[in-house]
Amino acid sequence: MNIKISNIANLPSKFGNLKIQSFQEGIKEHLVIFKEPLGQIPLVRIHSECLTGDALGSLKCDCGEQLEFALQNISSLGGMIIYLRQEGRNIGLFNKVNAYALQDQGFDTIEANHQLGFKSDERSYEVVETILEHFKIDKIRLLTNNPKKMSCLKNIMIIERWPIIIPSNNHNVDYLKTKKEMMGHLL
Ligand SMILES: Nc1nc2c(ncn2[C@@H]2O[C@H](COP(=O)(O)OP(=O)(O)OP(=O)(O)O)[C@@H](O)[C@H]2O)c(=O)[nH]1
Ligand SMILES: [Zn+2]
Repeated sequence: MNIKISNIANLPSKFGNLKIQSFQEGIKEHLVIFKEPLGQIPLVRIHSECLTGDALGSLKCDCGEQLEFALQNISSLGGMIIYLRQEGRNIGLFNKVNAYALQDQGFDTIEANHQLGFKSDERSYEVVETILEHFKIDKIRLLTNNPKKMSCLKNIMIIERWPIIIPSNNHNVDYLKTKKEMMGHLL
C-alpha cells in the first residue's frame, strides 16, 4: 500500500502542546499525535477509532477514557498516539451501529459481529510498522491491555507493556467482561 505522509503541524490541546501528522493509506487517514522528546524507547499508544467513545462520550466502551489516559501520559512523559481509522474494530461506523442494535437485543460484542458476517476483530496493524519506521523507532513501550496487539508488530520490539487502568461503569461492565474472557484482554 502506498502511504502519503503530511507535514507536521502544532496541535495545542487541553493536554499540552502536541504535534500532529497524518498518514494516508488509501481512504484511511490515520493520525500520529506526539510529544517530544520521544526518548530512546518511546511510549506508544495504538488507538483504534471509536467515534462514539472518543468523541460522543459513550459509556458502552472504554475507548474515550483510554484515549484520554494516553493523551495525559504522552503529554507529560513524551510519546506518541497512533490513531488508526479502524472504526468498530474495522467494520466501520454503519456496521458498528447495527452491531450495537444487536447488542440491545442481548448479543454480546463478539456475537453481534458474527451475526453481521464479520470476524470478532477485523483490524490490521501493518501501517503501524510503516509509521514507526518513518520515525526510526524500532523499540517501544506499548500502552495496551490487548496482548494480540503485541504479537501483531513483527519488526518492532516491545520492551514493556504499560496497562491502561480504567474503572468500569454499569454500561460497559459486560463489554469489558467479554473482552477479558473471550478476547484475552488483560483487564
Ligand atoms: N464492532 C464493534 N467494535 C467495537 C465495539 N466496542 C468498541 N469497538 C471498537 O473497538 C476498537 C477498540 O478496541 P478495544 O477492544 O476496546 O481495545 P484494543 O484496541 O483491542 O486494546 P487496548 O489497546 O487495550 O485498548 C475501536 O475501533 C472501537 O470502535 C463493539 O461493540 N463492536
Ligand atoms: Zn469504543
